[in-house]
Amino acid sequence: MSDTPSILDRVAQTIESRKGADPTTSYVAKLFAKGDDAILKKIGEEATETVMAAKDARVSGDASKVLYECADLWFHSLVLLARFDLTPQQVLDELARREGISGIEEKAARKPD
Ligand SMILES: N=c1c2ncn([C@@H]3O[C@H](COP(=O)(O)OP(=O)(O)OP(=O)(O)O)[C@@H](O)[C@H]3O)c2ncn1[C@@H]1O[C@H](COP(=O)(O)O)[C@@H](O)[C@H]1O
Repeated sequence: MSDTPSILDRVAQTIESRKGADPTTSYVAKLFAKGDDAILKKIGEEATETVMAAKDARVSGDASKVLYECADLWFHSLVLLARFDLTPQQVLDELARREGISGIEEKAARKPD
């Protein structure tokens, strides 16, 4: 594994540094200052915008807006992770843990509630 921080790590570090920063000069500090509901609202908005971009791309054949909207969604997800003192590496570790486990098999092996 590389010792160079990935863009996810670097943005997460910047987000962390915005906790308690001046909301008039930092978008992330402004989101933190507004509170949890503002962060959750942005996640919902960006998820919806991603869905709409994908629907448009099916018609237009231009998927560039899907990229931009996914970047917005990932960025706001990083803000949410930071809110709970979680890191992108923890999400990557969870994906690594799941690697090779078929979703179909995993679901079938679940114990009934
Ligand atoms: N990656 C991003 C990033 N992506 C999107 N955004 C902002 O997210 C906001 C929401 O996007 P929208 O398109 O929904 O804009 P909007 O409809 O005007 O949204 P609202 O103002 O209503 O929330 C916009 O202000 C974008 O500029 C981001 N703001 C910051 N970052 C990263 O976070 C770092 C810290 O940012 P600051 O805290 O502002 O210094 C930056 O250096 C970047 O690395």
